[in-house]
Amino acid sequence: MKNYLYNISGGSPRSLWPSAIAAILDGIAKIIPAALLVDLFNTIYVSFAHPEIGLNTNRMWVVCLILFAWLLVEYAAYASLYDKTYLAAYSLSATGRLKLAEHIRHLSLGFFGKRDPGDLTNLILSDYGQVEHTISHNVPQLISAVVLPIMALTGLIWLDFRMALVMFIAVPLGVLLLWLTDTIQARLSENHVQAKNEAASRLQEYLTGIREIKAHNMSGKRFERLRLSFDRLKQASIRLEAIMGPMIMGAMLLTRSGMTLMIWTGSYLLVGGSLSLPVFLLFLLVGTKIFEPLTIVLMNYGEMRYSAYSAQRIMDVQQEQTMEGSADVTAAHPSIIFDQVTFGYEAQTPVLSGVSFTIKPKTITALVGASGSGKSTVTRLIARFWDIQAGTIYIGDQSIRTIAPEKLLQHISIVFQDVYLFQDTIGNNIRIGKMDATQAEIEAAAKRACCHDFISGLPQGYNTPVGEGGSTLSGGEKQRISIARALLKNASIILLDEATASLDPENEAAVQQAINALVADKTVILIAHRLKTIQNADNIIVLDQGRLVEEGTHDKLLNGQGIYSRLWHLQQQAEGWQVKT
Ligand SMILES: Nc1ncnc2c1ncn2[C@@H]1O[C@H](COP(=O)(O)OP(=O)(O)OP(=O)(O)O)[C@@H](O)[C@H]1O
Repeated sequence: MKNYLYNISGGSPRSLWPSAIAAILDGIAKIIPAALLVDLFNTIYVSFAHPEIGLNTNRMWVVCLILFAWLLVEYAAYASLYDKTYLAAYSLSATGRLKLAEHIRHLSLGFFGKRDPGDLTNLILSDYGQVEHTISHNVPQLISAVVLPIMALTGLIWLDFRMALVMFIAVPLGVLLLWLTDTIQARLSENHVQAKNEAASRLQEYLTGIREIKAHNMSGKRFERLRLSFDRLKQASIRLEAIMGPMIMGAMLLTRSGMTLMIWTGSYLLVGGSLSLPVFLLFLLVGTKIFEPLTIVLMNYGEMRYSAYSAQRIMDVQQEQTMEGSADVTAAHPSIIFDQVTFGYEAQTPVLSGVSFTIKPKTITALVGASGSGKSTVTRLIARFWDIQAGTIYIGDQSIRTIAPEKLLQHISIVFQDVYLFQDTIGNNIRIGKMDATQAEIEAAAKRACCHDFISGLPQGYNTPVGEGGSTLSGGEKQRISIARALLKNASIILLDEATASLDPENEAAVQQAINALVADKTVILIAHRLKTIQNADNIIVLDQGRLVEEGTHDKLLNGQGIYSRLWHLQQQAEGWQVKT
C-alpha cells in the first residue's frame, strides 16, 4: 500500500495529506445529518406511540437548526476538500512535470536512444494528467470510502451488532475479488498504456516525417503503421473495459448485497420485536450514505490501477541515474586529452577503440575519416553527451567524469551541421548563447556572424518569428544564426561540424567568414568533410573504424601515403567531376 501511494503521488505521498484530511472531515459531515434525521424521526414516532406525551416541537426546532448549521459546516468541508485536493493535484503535476523535464535534461543522451520522443511526451503530459486526476478525484473518494464505513461500523455495532455484521459482511468479499484479480488488472492497464504510447509515437512519427512521406510517396506504408497502432489501442481499450468491467461490477454487487441482507435481517428482527423502528431507520439511512462512496470507489478502482502504472513509469524515469560530477572546469583555456578511450552507444559494440590524442589550447584540430568512422562521436564525448566505457578524457587536468555536464557545456560552443532553431524570434534564438545579452550584444554577434544584414532586411528584423526547427530560413541563414549564438557565448572550446559543404558559393563564403570570426583564439575541434578547408589546421586526426590511424599536419600526412593522402587525392579528382549531358 505504501508503495502504491508512493507511486500514485508521483513520489510525494505527503502531498496527499491535505486532501486526506479534507476527505475525513467531509466523511464526518456526511454522517451527522443522518443521525439528526433519525432523532427527528424518533421525536415524531414517540408522539404517535405515546400520544399523552405529545409532539416535542422544541426538540424538532433544535434539530432543524442544527441541520441547517450543519449544512454550512458541510459546505465548508466541501470547499476545503475541493480547495485542498485540486491544489495538491495541480501543484503536484505542475512541479512534477517541470522536475521531470529538468531531470531528463541531466540524463545521458543514451537514455533518449532507448526511449521514443512520443513516449516521453506522453509520460510528461498524459501520465502526469492521470496521476493528477487520481489525486483530485480517486484519493479523496477512497479515503471517505474507508473512513465513513469504519466510523459507521463503530457506531452501529454499539447500537445493534447483528445488523452491523450483516451490513458489512460482504465488503471483505468484494475487496477479496479485486485483490485476487489485481494481477490481471495490472497487466490490462499496462497493455493499454503501452498501446496508447505506441499510437502517440506513431502519430508523432507520421506528422514529423510528413515531408519525407510525401517526397517518397510512402503514405500507404507509414499510414499502415499508424493504422495498426490505432487498431492495437482499440483492442487494448476493449479488452480493458470488457474484462475489468465485470470484475468491478462483481465486486460492487458483492459489496452492495450487504444492504439487501441488512434490510432483510432488519425486517425479520423488527417483526420479531428485537429491533426498534428508529434503530432500523438509522441503519437504512447510514447504509445508503456508506454504500454510495464505497460503490464509487470500486468503480474508480480500475482508474487507480491504471494511475499506479502511470506513476510507476514516471518513477522509473525519475530514478534513471543522472551523470555524476559536480566540479567546474578550472582552466580558462583547457587542453583536451583522450587517453585510451573506448566507447560504444551499445556497450558491446565499440564505436571508438583505444583512441588517444592531445588537443592543445587555442589550436585547430581537424577530425577526418570515412562516414561512420567516429568523428561526430569524438565531439559528442568532448561535450559529455555520453560517458565512455574505458579510458579517460581529461579537460585540462580534470577527468571529464568529475565535471558537472552543465558546467562543462558553459565552456563549449557547438555548431552542428543541422541547426535547430526554436519557435521564437530570431533575436531570442541568438540570445540562447547568453541569456542576459543586450540587444546591442546580439546585433554585434550577428554582425560578426555575417547575418545582421539579412536579419535587418526582414520586415520585423530581430523580432521576426522563426518556424519550429527554423523551417522558414535557408540552410546558410540558419548556420550563421547558430554561429552568432556561439559567438555570443564566447566559450573557450568550439566544436564545429563542417557546415559549408551543402551551401551555395555565396552562402559558403558568408558562413566561412562567420566561422573565422568564431574560432579566433579558441580551441577548435572541427569535423572536416572537405580536406581543402583544413590544410592550415594545427593537427589532423584520421579515424578509421573507430581507431586513430594517423595524426599530424596536412603536409606530414600527405607525405605519409596513408588514408589521409588517399582521401586527399580522391577529393582532388572529384573537384574536376561534372555531370555529363
Ligand atoms: N546515437 C547513436 N546510437 C547508436 N549508434 C550510433 C549513434 N550515433 C552514431 N552511431 C554509430 O556510431 C558510428 C560512428 O558514428 P559517427 O556519427 O561518430 O560517425 P562519423 O564519422 O561522424 O560519420 P559521418 O561523417 O557520416 O557523420 C556509426 O557506425 C554510427 O552508426
